[in-house]
Amino acid sequence: MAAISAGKSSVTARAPGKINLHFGVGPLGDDGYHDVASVYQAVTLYEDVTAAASSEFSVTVTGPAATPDIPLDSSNLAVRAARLLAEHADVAGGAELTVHKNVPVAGGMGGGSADAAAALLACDRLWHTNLGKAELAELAATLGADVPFALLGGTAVGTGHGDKLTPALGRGRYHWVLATSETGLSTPRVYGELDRQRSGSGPAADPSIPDVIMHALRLGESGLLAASVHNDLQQAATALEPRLEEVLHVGEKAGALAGLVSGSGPTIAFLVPHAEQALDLALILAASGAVDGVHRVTSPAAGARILRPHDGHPAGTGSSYA
Ligand SMILES: C[C@](O)(CO)[C@H](O)COP(=O)(O)OP(=O)(O)OC[C@H]1O[C@@H](n2ccc(N)nc2=O)[C@H](O)[C@@H]1O
Ligand SMILES: Nc1ncnc2c1ncn2[C@@H]1O[C@H](COP(=O)(O)OP(=O)(O)OP(=O)(O)O)[C@@H](O)[C@H]1O
Repeated sequence: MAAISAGKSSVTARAPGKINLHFGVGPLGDDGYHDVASVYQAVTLYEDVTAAASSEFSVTVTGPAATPDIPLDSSNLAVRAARLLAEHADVAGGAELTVHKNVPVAGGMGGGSADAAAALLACDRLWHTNLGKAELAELAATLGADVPFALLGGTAVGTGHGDKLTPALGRGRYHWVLATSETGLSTPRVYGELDRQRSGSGPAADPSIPDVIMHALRLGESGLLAASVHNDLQQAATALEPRLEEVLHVGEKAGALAGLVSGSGPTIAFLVPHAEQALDLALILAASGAVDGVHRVTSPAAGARILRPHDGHPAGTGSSYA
């Protein structure tokens, strides 16, 4: 068993939030999960997790998106990730984790998943367990469907529960305005609402990725991408949170190329052609009173990476997971 010497050494890792450019949901399986077909894209809204050597596991949550709802016990996704790695790699000791949150909690952007991915990577470096990409991805999948993508980043197709990933080639940088809500939506509740809406209409079709969206990504053409985005969970999310319809209406009226509920919502991602339109739209949405917050982001963003190794290398020179 590798022993950890308690001290001040620490590692910071960063992982991105995501949006689903296409999200197809198939039938509910016996394991309580749906078969999905997802086109993930990471966005430039990040979670930073610092892991410091300690004999115990603990977590503190800071940053603009921190809320009192986030559990600080062993159910916190960053703690679950660190404990899982320690168990898997036979590490004695723990980690003092600090999560700096920018991704809205229960916002459909995989914020908790990004915390888990960043915690895995930070602890892997802190403890010198040196798991390879494939082994880290396997651990990630046991923590949640979105966790492997938070490690990988960029653009990827996800099948199975969303955890079986194939990186996708594409060009272009996309500009988005994210309209956020202070009240989150529970992911299982949104899937449950979709099942309820579908009940009586026979078994759901197997989900697939339409060619048109992969074509749009290969061309890097935002107009074509706007015409191709789709989320099967959108109707369920708007049924549970009807004011999302109003937000979509405000954004589309203000000239967004497309408006899309992100994952299980309630965050709405608006695609715009350029950075200037993003600023205009952000101002209009903020002034509308229909949203609680706005963020301007671009995509795709890098996957989980080390920002600050504990061996004294300066920030920004960290290695990337992908
Ligand atoms: C909505 C998305 O964010 C889109 O990327 C994901 O599908 C959800 O990913 P996640 O939050 O990492 O999901 P998990 O933490 O693994 O699962 C939470 C719950 O969501 C539901 N769930 C999740 C993934 C999936 N393919 N089918 C499901 O039905 C299940 O009820 C599950 O118990
Ligand atoms: N580190 C964490 N950060 C945020 N929430 C956490 C964390 N650990 C556990 N949770 C719990 O997980 C729930 C979902 O959090 P999260 O912010 O990941 O939602 P989400 O972005 O909608 O998820 P997804 O898009 O992956 O479905 C929260 O309501 C909270 O109770």
